[in-house]
Amino acid sequence: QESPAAVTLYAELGENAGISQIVDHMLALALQDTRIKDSFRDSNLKRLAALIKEQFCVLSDGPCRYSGDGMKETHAGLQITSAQFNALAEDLQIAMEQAGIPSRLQNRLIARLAPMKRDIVHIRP
Ligand code: HEM
Repeated sequence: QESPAAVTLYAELGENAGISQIVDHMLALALQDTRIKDSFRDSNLKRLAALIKEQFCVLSDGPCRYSGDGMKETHAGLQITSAQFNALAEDLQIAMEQAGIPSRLQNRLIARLAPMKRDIVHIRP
């Protein structure tokens, strides 16, 4: 029996508590990750964590509203490379793995983030 519409990715990730744990762990890994940690030097980490949680909730069809700024404007001055984008995705995957999220679900969240790459990665002029 299948009911694909019944269960949201949000529910499968463990709702707010699950997403909150994953995002906190992802950011903790990012802040230790020599490939990307310098990018967060001047960031308000509490605000960043709260906004990424909102965004992951929306992306996974949860009952939330994203209240932050757009991805293009936010990341415009940060000169983020494709390799750095992939590094954060890798940290997210590790966080989900350690939270016991099955790879099928990990891939579903990553797939929903992938289209944002074009707004986040800095294209050299
Ligand atoms: C799919 C990948 C990503 C998502 C979903 C994402 C999401 C977000 C969100 C929601 C914000 C807050 C926006 C606001 O302040 O209103 C933000 C800010 C920020 N992001 Fe990303 N981001 C991604 C990739 C990256 C990468 C790869 C880096 C650096 C390596 C990065 C560095 C930052 C920094 C430094 C800020 C904070 C700016 C500040 O507080 O001044 N992000 N991001």
